Amino acid sequence: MSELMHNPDTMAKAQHEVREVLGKDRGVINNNDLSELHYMRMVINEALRLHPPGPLVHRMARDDCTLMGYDIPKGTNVFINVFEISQDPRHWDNPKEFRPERFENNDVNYKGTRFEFIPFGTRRRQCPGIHFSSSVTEMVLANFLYHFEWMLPDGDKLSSFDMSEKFGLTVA
Ligand code: HEM
Repeated sequence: MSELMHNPDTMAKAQHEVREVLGKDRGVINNNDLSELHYMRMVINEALRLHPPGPLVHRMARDDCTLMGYDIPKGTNVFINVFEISQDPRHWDNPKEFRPERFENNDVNYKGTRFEFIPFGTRRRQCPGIHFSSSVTEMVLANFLYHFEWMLPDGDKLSSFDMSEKFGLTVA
């Protein structure tokens, strides 16, 4: 929602899609209503790319190995920096920009096979909550966009909107 407030065109496009696809006078939007909300899904992807809630994925080296010239002994704890990878200019154009359209017409997704985008991790220790949380996020965002107009409280300016992040086990 914070990124949508900062990007009114994106907000308008996502809201238009939700309202157009779901039609008039709907009550609570549920899981069965979500399949055609393609742009909204791109918005969620882009939010997870720029603000992965779990910024570090943890592994342990099972064998001695050499990676990019570094010797990594068996048993070493390795932290994979999801946050940096998803903003790496080698993989993303203008990585700091919130631009959901970058997910249009390609197969980049968070299922764990595209290592440039792994907000839920990958392979055997991938987040088991992936389907639950995608489904809840989509439902909540669809209801927010369908039913409400979003604006800052009187007098507040977008420039004073604090987007700083607090790093930890999860990012607030
Ligand atoms: C947007 C929401 C969520 C994000 C971005 C997220 C992200 C992650 C990430 C990055 C990992 C590490 C994966 C890896 O090591 O490859 C993880 C692990 C895990 N997540 Fe989530 N998660 C989310 C929601 C949930 C929910 C809703 C649940 C439970 C209902 C959950 C349960 C777990 C558990 C149990 C693990 C540890 C899996 C293991 O080590 O085998 N997560 N999550």
